[in-house]
Amino acid sequence: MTSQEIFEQVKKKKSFLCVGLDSDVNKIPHFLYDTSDPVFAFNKEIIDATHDLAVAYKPNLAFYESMGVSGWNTLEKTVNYIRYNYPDIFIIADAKRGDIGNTSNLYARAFFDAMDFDAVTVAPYMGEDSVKPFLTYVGKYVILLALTSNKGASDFQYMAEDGERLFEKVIKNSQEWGDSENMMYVVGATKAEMLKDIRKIAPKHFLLVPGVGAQGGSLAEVARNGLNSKCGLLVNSSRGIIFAGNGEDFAAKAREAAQEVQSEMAGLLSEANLL
Ligand SMILES: O=C(O)c1cc(=O)[nH]c(=O)n1[C@@H]1O[C@H](COP(=O)(O)O)[C@@H](O)[C@H]1O
Repeated sequence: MTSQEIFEQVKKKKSFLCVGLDSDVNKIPHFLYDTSDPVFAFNKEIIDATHDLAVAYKPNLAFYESMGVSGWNTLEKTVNYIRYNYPDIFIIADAKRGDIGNTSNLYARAFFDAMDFDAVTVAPYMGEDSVKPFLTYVGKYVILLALTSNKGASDFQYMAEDGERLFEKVIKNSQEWGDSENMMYVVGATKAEMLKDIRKIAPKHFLLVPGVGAQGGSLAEVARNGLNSKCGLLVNSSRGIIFAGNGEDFAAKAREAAQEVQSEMAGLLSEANLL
């Protein structure tokens, strides 16, 4: 998928929402336990209820891997369900991978060949040869962790040398490996004040911004500091949407929560003259 195709979807839906499918089997409504694949049944209803409000879905691998083989099966069914029914939607494997070259090669194959994801989150710590294997797939994206939303982000990511912080170095140096058609960066919504600086060094790239909703980041601040001329933002909310309700009407509640975010996004896009 090209960045222009993502932007077309943003304009059509007036949204840059990514719904995080952090579908914790212990948190989904218990009546779904009667079905053969409860997490898939949950995901399917959430997707059907939100697909016109979201431009991307992001299953977080931990919630699937923790269920063993059946979790992988659920993940694959979820990706295929989105791809077949809603082909415009961008699908992110939140896997936070990265290893020596030959291993990264096989991680790339797992997410881009064996499964049909559009993007995978990758940790930059092991450097260029650990990231490059993911960049050889045309139309697919590496989403490199730059400035994360969690408290521990301050342990390493702000460390500075010659006035340049580590997350800035990650963004600058990695632009020699790929471009805005195969790389994006993660920037936490809880670090929204940094987005202005980040836009100076990555004006064109899409940024995946998790941390609104349950983690308390401000969508308005993210948008005002981070939108570029082709939107350039995918803002993720997981628990705040998928667990908005826990009864028979959980999907309708998720839709209401997504609608609330989408209508704020529509206002922010129009304020930025992007619609
Ligand atoms: O890579 C990510 O998506 C990610 C990076 C980051 O810095 N912070 C962060 O919260 N995430 C992910 O984004 C999702 C946030 O979920 P909620 O806090 O429930 O909206 C989780 O799947 C996290 O793993």
